[in-house]
Amino acid sequence: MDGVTGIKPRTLAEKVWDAHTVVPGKGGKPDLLYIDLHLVHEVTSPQAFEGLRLEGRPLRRLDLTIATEDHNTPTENIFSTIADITSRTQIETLRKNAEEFGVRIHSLGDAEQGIVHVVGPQLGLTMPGMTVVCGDSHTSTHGAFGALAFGIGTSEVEHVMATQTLPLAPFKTMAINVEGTLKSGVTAKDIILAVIAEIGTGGGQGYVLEYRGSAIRGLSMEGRMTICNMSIEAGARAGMVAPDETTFEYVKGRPHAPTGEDWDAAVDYWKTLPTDEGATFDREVFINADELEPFVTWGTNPGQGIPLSQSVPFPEDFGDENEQKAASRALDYMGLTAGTPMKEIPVDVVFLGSCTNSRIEDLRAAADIVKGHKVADGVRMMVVPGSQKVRAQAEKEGLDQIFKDFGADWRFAGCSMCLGMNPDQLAPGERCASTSNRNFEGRQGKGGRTHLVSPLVAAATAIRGTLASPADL
Ligand SMILES: CC(C)[C@H](C(=O)O)[C@@H](O)C(=O)O
Ligand code: SF4
Repeated sequence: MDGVTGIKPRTLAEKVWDAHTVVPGKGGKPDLLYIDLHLVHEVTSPQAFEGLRLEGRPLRRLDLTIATEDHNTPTENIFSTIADITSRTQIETLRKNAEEFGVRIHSLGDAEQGIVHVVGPQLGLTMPGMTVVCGDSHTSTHGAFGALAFGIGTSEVEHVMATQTLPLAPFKTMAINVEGTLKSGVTAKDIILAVIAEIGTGGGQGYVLEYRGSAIRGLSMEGRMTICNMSIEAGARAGMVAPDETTFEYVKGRPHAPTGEDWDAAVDYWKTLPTDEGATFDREVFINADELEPFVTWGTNPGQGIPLSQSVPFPEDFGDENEQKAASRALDYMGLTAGTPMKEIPVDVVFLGSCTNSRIEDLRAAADIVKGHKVADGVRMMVVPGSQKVRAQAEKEGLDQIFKDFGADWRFAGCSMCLGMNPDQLAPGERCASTSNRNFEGRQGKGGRTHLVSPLVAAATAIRGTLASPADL
């Protein structure tokens, strides 16, 4: 308790949680939380709509629900019939459901279509202090605004559609303090890969992470979204950054942002959200930003990452027997020999895209590196904007031409090669430097091998043909 006010200091996550508790859970039961924004896509919504239909229930808050097509969409020839039957059915089903229930939808070809986690913030639908859910694990992205944003399962999607609430079990809090200044060429992606390498893919289990410290404050909203996006790869329930002037600046003037007096009132409220002095976290982690280097994964989970300047690790370097086994399995799948310098690994494909790194800032950063160069012989590069809005903006700035002159493929918006649910896939054995968030076996296509990297490393790698950072050019 604070001796003066008598109010217990709270963290950002606790404040947002408390402000949304409709019915507190008694005796360890979950609290019932109000949900401010429900994002919907084609993969996890069909059974939820079907459930409503069977019970004859309407969707309760159409004004807080928005759908977009992203996972199963092709990124070229977008006006042709989708060849794959499963993908086509998913898209058609979402369209039919949206029409029947009256849900706002941004379909392929629409100026606002794109990856669900790019579209929400872009429209100003994602705002500080909100609760945001979607049947998608990377909903954590929206935490960058100081929102409490969770991925949910299909039965929970139905619950939110029917009631606009969700029962949620209590969480623990973890502060990830990143202090210092990033060196040139080191980005938000490198911070989060370093964090996951440090705490492990299960390290965040049961926690809501709050990213704090001078290095986080110094990031743009795009960078903060990249970091929060991958909270789930550390096993966390959500990741958040406290709202500040950078946040307000980003939200201001967007289609759904409040205006006039409402804006002033909103900002006044948002300013009360940052974690109180004296509030305690269940766990604290400290990362020195001054020492960070470009990071890259060598294995088959996002925690198997190292600085790009290092070599492929030896399984026996790991203390724990399970980790040793996991490392040798990963090396086997990845077709890598321990001791090989990471920078000597040649790639077949470079993928610049996904909800982790497909916003305008990512495209600008990569274009700046590849400008005036040619893609390395034998390397295929795909540039996939996160939304049609990002694509249009990039075209306005001439970035598309830079990528095309470089020899890259310039595509329409969607999840694309982030996961093998659409035509953009790796062939078996192909190796890819990818700006996405998951390097699981087969994630980008059966037998495909993924190295997670930042947009800067992706661009430099496309020029050199081997994993590289801009400093290596
Ligand atoms: C398809 C969807 C449910 C899935 C997720 O939840 O994250 C996808 O977006 C992913 O990135 O693997
Ligand atoms: S871009 Fe990748 S991580 Fe993001 S929602 Fe799509 S499939 Fe999931």
